[in-house]
Order: sequence, then C-alpha cells, then structure tokens
Amino acid sequence: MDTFKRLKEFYLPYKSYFIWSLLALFIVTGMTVLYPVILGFTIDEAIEGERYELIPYLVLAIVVTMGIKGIAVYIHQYLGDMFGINSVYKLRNRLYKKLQFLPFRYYDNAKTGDLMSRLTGDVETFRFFLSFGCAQLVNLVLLVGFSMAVMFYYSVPLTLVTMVTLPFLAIVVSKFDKRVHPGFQGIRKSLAKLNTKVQENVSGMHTVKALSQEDEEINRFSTSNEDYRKKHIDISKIWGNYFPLMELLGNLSAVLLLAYGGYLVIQGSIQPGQLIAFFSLVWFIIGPIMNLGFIINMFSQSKASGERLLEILDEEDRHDPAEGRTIIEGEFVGEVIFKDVALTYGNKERAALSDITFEATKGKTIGLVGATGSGKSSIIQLITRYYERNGGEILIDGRSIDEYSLKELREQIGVVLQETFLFSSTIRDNLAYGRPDASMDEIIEAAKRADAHEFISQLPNGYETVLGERGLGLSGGQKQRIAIARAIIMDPSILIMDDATSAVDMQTEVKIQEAFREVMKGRTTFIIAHRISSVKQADEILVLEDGKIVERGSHSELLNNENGQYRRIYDIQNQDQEYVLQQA
Ligand SMILES: Nc1ncnc2c1ncn2[C@@H]1O[C@H](COP(=O)(O)OP(=O)(O)OP(=O)(O)O)[C@@H](O)[C@H]1O
Repeated sequence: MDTFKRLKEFYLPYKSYFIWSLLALFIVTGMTVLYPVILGFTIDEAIEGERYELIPYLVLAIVVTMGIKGIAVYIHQYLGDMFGINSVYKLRNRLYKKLQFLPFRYYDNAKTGDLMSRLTGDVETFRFFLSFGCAQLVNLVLLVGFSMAVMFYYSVPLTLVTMVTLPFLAIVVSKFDKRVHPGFQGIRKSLAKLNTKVQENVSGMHTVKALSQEDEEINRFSTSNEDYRKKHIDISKIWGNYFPLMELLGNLSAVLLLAYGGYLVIQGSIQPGQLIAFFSLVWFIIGPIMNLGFIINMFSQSKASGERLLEILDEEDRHDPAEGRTIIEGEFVGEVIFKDVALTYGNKERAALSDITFEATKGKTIGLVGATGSGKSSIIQLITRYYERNGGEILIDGRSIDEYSLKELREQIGVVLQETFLFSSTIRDNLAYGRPDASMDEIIEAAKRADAHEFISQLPNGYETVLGERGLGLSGGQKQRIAIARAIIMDPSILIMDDATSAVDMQTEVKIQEAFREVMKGRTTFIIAHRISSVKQADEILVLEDGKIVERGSHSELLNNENGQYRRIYDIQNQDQEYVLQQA
C-alpha cells in the first residue's frame, strides 16, 4: 500500500469524484440484489398466491429498479473515469516536468523505450486501476455482502450448503492468480522489449541500412515477437486450465442449491420464488469470486506501475541552489575564467579534466583542439553546467558560476553541437526554439548570417516547411546551419561551437565564422574543432591531452613549437591536403 500512499498527492485532490462514484456503486449493488428479490416475490405472491393485481406494480418496480440502476451505473462510471483521468493528468504532467529537470547524468544511462513505456503504459495501468479496478474491489465486497445478507435472511441452511464449494473455488482462484500474475508480468516485459526494439530500429534506421542489417533486424524482431506471442499463448493455456475448473465449481454450487433448495421447497421450508431469487443471488457471489484473480492482478500490476513511476519521481533533481535568482543586470559579456578546474564523471576513476586554467576575456575566441576523448567537450559541459566540476573555480563575468541560476546562465549561452537535433515542427519553430518571441525579421536575419536563408527559401513552404522527426529531409550541413541560426537568434553572450561546422564545406565555414565574429563582437566564443582551419583565427588555442592543457597560444605561436602537439596535428592535416591536391 506504500506505493499508493506515496502517490496520494495525485489522486487525493479528486477524492470527491471517487466518493460519489462509490455511493453510486452502492446504489447499483442495492438495485442488482433487489432485482431477484422482486422476482422471487412475483413468483411467490403474485403467481403462486394468485394475487395477479400485483403484477403491474411489480413490473413497475422492476422498471424503476432498472432505471435507477442505469442512472447509478452511468454516474458511477463517469465519476470513476473522472477520478482516474484527472489524477493521471496531474501525474503525467509532473513526470514530464521531472524529466525536464533531471540532471544529464540520469540520461547517460536512461533508455528511451523504457521511459516512454513508463510515461504511457505504466501511467495508463495506474489510471485503469483508479478508474475501474479500485471500484471493482469495493463492488466485489458490496455485492458479496449484500447477496449473502439476503440469502441468510431467506434460509441459513440453504446458504451454508450453497457456500460449500466456495472455499475450493477460492483456492483455485488463488492458484490461478499465482500462475497468471507472473504471466502478465512476463507479457509486460516482453512488450517493453518489443517496443524498445521498434523504437531503436526506427531511430537507428540509417545505421541499419548502412550496415545492411535489415534481415538481421527482421530476425531479431521476430525473436522478440515470438517471445511476446509465446507469453500470450502461455496465458491462454493457464486460462484454459483453470477456467473450466472454476466454472465447474460454480456450477456445482448451483446444482447443490437446486438439489437442496428443491428439497426445502418440497418440504415447504422455503417458497419456490425464494429459491429462484437464491439462484440469481448465488451468481452474484460466484461471479465476483471468479473475478477476484483479475482484480488482484490489476491491483498488483498497478502497484508495479506505481513503483516504476515513483522511481522517476524519486530521482534526484538537478542541483540548482540559485534557482529563481536574477543577478545579471546591464552589460554582460560572458567572460569565462577557469582556475585549476577538475572533473571526474560519475563513478569513473580517471579524471576527464584536471588543472584546467584559462581566461576567455571580453571579446575573445578560444579554440579547443586535441584528440578524441581528450576533454574538449567536457570543458563545455562545465561552462553550461550540464555537469558539475569536482574542483577548482569557474568565474563568469567575475562571479562564481554557482551564483547564477541554471536558467539565467544557459540563457546567455548559445551552443551548437555536432549532432543537431531538430524537432518535428516547422523550420521557423526550430529556429525560434530558444527564443519563441523572436520576430520573423530576426529569424530571417539570423538565417542569412548562418547561410541558411537561401536553401530555406527554396523549400516548398519556406520557413513554414514541416521537418520530419530529427530533421530528416535536410542534409547534415543544412541541419547544422539551422542550429547555428538558432544560436544567433538567442543573441548569446557566450557562444560555443562543439565541432559545429564539421558538416559544412570550408567555404561555408569561413562565411559562418565571419558572421559569428560580427555577432560575437565584445563577447566570448569557444570553438571546438578537429580541423585546424576552424580554430586558426582564435585568439588563444588550448591543446588538450588526457584532460590536461598541454599547449596554449595563438595559431602562429603554436606552429613555432616544432615538437608540439599542435604542430604535429597541423602537419598531418597539411600533408593530407597536399596529398589530396596531388591526387586531384
Ligand atoms: N557523460 C559522460 N559520462 C562519463 N564519461 C564521459 C562522459 N562524457 C565524456 N566522458 C569521458 O570523458 C573523457 C573526455 O571526453 P570528452 O567528450 O570531453 O572528449 P572530447 O575531447 O570532446 O572528444 P571528441 O573529440 O571525441 O568529442 C572521455 O574519456 C569520455 O569517455
């Protein structure tokens, strides 16, 4: 029950729906039990007693009973649904909000398919229990309670005889539940696997095709699909084995009732109409008991789902003690100073960065070069505070980076990554993503600077062209230019280009960099690049190796160091170029 208790903030505000729905259910159960009572009375009094004048009143009573029941069912279902729907609406919103503010390290290990299934499947299971399962449980208790009360009222011995098979039925039901529950869990897991397979396949379709893995992917899918099919068949077999047994026990109860009840009628202890009423009432007990397995199963499934949702809600939020604070007033140039900064990711033993010291003063452009894994992007992760440093100090415009709220800090930083993510919406929306209030003129101006205006104008719907998921339909270079324009629109004080121009040709790169120089006058720019030509113009270039700065200086200064790493990279790239030119 702890899971439900911990999720109470989501459903308790709507408890009045639940209470009214239960009251309506109370009426439904009362009317359901009343029906056989009227039937019994009709047989005993109106037919056997030959008081035919009662019949119109009894018909009216049945019509009224059914009418009240109909209205009560409607109210019960409607309010039950309102209870579930509103509760999970709040829960879904909270989960989504949580996902927005979870730290980056959470996403390092998170699986998209798993998160998707939690936010949809698990939330839905929880809703179903709130809307339906919970009331079913109460319904069961009410129906069994009401029916038994009437039956005991009619005849205690007949009730006891009829109940003889019930303990056996309860044992079969509990055995059934024990077998069917893991079966359902297996189905859920298998479905989650199937979903992940499909999601990864669609997301990685380029890789699948590039490596000609279509047939293997089909085989892998078939394996998962086969597993899913098998799990369903297993459940059917359990059903097939237990359901007839449950039916048999239920019917045995009815046979006992007819045999002993018939005997009592012959003896004159009970009326025939009472026996018929009994016959209906006993199914109101047997039916719910047979359903008990399902209801228990629904309960345990929703408990499991609730736990999976709580796992997300319990995750530690990103740490932002300065949240809500605004400290930037007037001019902000985005000067970045690192003093002996160190970073070690999560549980890793090796430091990704150590002793990083540099000053990116007003208007400076800093270039970062070094081999893969040398720590270039990690420096950026610290400036944007996607990750927190483990040592040293970072100052932005003279203040410790910790003094800024994450929102305020990130509003000042424009980041263009190598991998551009574009949302499946219009180009215009994608461009204005960081500043939705940007005017069309500003958007076009930024696109022109990023050399994107021309190709956007040539698209059938121009800026209103809707992109496919992940921007499919555009070339890598086009996507990058959109990302660059997106950063320009943000009018950032600090601009970061993490290998951002690798997908555009050198000519375009020069154009974009010139445009940036114009935009970033008096502000700070970081350029991470593998191509020396991309950082040549930087005021200072930092050369990284194993998380440390091994060389620093301007392009010409670094070239003068004949044995330096920078010179070595330069020579290799130059040789490549000469080789290419010779081959041409
Ligand atoms: N999120 C992360 N969690 C754990 N380790 C990480 C994470 N990001 C990077 N690392 C590790 O930190 C080190 C530095 O990585 P970083 O991405 O900064 O290198 P880089 O110089 O930018 O490389 P590249 O040129 O390939 O982008 C690497 O050893 C990498 O495996």
